[in-house]
Amino acid sequence: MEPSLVQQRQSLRQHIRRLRCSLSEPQQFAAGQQLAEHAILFSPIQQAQHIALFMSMDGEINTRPLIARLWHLGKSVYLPRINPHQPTTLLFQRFTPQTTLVKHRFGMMEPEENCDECRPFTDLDVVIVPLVAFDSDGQRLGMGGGFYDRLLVNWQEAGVLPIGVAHNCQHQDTLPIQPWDIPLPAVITPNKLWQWGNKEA
Ligand SMILES: Nc1nc2c(c(=O)[nH]1)N(C=O)[C@@H](CNc1ccc(C(=O)N[C@@H](CCC(=O)O)C(=O)O)cc1)CN2
Ligand SMILES: Nc1ncnc2c1ncn2[C@@H]1O[C@H](COP(=O)(O)OP(=O)(O)OP(=O)(O)O)[C@@H](O)[C@H]1O
Repeated sequence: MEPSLVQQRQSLRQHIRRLRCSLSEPQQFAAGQQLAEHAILFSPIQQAQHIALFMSMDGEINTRPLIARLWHLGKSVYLPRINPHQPTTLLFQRFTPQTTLVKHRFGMMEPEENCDECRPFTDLDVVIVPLVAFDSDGQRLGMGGGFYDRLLVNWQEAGVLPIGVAHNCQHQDTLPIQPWDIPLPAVITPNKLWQWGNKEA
């Protein structure tokens, strides 16, 4: 019998999480640097002031070099926190060199809670989106929490541009998708800028 869609997505997640974790230290380092160099030349990022990123874990492409460049350019950077009062949703909290980070039980580093520093999603300009896999149509598979699919439901109306970031090895020709999956208008990898649909982006 054919594996179900849920099983296919789960085994693909496992496969690609292993692949990205198996990159060597020098490969990871170079990928993070190349990502930062490409990202700061992309005009929606150049024009943005309020940019959400995420702290990499589990072999995700290293976002630290990009964060450092954005700080240097005077941009305001935010990180996601799982909303403790509504744990299916994300909050975005300001991240500066002075921010204390704490480890969430899911493994990622989050800013220590300070709601005065939170910015509503609709007031962000760009959200850099983590992903496990993306395909040639801009479809994305995440860690399985549905956090970004829920967040990005109305990104066009909200005027927030989501941009995926990934290692080259996270690309697949086609992903098994579900009706709630939100495709991305752009993905940046160390050697390519992928763009779909909106020609202004
Ligand atoms: N770096 C980073 N931060 C992020 C995300 C992400 O994908 N990457 N998220 C993107 O949504 C949100 C967190 N979502 C997550 C969803 C699942 C797991 C995870 O590892 N699940 C484990 C089981 C965890 C447990 O229950 O103990 C697993 O699947 O092995 C982690 C984060 C917000 N922050
Ligand atoms: N817009 C939505 N509203 C309500 N539930 C949703 C929505 N989008 C996804 N979900 C739920 O979230 C769960 C996980 O979804 P999915 O497997 O697509 O996550 P993912 O894309 O891998 O994760 P993420 O978006 O956090 O990176 C599913 O059970 C799905 O029903």
